[in-house]
Amino acid sequence: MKAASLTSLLRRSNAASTSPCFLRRAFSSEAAPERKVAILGAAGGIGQPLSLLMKLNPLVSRLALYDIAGTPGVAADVSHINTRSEVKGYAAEEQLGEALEGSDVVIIPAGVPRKPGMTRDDLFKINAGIVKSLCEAIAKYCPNALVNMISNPVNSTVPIAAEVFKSKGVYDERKLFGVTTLDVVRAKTFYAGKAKVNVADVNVPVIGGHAGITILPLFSQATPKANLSDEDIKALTKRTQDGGTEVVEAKAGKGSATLSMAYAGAVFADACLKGLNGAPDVVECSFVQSTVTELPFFASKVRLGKNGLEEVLGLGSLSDNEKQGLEALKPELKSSIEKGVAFVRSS
Ligand SMILES: NC(=O)C1=CN([C@@H]2O[C@H](COP(=O)(O)OP(=O)(O)OC[C@H]3O[C@@H](n4cnc5c(N)ncnc54)[C@H](O)[C@@H]3O)[C@@H](O)[C@H]2O)C=CC1
Ligand SMILES: O=C([O-])CC(=O)C(=O)O
Repeated sequence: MKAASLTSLLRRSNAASTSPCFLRRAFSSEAAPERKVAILGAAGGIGQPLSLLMKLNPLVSRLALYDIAGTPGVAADVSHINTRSEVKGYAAEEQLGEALEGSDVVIIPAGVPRKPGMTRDDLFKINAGIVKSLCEAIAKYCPNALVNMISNPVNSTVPIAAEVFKSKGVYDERKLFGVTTLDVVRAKTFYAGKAKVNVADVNVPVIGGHAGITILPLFSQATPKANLSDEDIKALTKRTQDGGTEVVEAKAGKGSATLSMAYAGAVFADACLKGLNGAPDVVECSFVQSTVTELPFFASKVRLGKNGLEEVLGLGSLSDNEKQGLEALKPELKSSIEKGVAFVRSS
């Protein structure tokens, strides 16, 4: 596939929230401002295809690829692609500061993935420490960057990042995002298949968090409308909640979703860049600091703008099953958030 057709694919994925007139301007590299994006964990299963997709994004002018292993090869490879951004690889911890300095957006897919039989929470032991040390570096070298947290368990790693930034006096809730876009990508795909509608036209908000039942797709708000039975909606909900596990089991010990996650991460980072550049009506779902429920962090639709998070949008009206799902997810989400907070406060 030619680079041009992949970038047009990224373009189309966001077309719902942007006017065609804006798109013509935003995707002309001459008009786009300088933007640096850093990827931490760039040589991993997600990191590599995500690096490729961000290299294809004309809104990026500098791309910093950081990993503790394997970065030189990935950076050399990606750097040969004839698109706008200048690519640099950073391989050792002492180079992390340079990788981060001047970044507008930092994407974090660093950490271990699941194997069959594990929950996302089982990754906490290893990934909490990785995320904490990376966020300490972000606080030091690019405290104003938008942070896109991919590393699991997202329900805990986002609170970890918030606590680290608070402890360093640089926390700004408008700059921290848990990436839940893959849940939306899955909900759209599964809904389009069942409703037999064009997937490019589909919108489905997904709220809550990013693990099991904390993932709550709102199919009652899905568009275009379709006359699906309660049984169909239940099955779609379960498949969306178990989407990660479906991939983990299919990969049979060789990791979790990487390609679809790279796509989802690229879509969300692109939305962040569009918002920073002043595009109107950039709306995505994300796990952010929130007051839409009693929980301090929650995923819902958010509006992105020049300062990052401009507005956390409400949940809209929920079906009875969705209302039950919302109440059911709260205890697990609450304890995952508290676990992340406690990890930083006790260390
Ligand atoms: N938010 C979401 O929807 C999703 C999140 N994930 C999560 O993303 C994470 C990464 O998954 P994969 O890429 O498949 O794993 P992977 O093991 O293939 O890659 C992880 C990369 O992180 C690097 N790394 C480890 N410690 C690091 C550090 N301190 N600094 C920089 N890099 C470091 C490793 O060297 C490796 O290259 C996992 O925690 C996984 O659960 C995966 C899919 C979806
Ligand atoms: O399931 C996993 O471990 C990876 C993940 O978060 C996803 O694919 O949604």
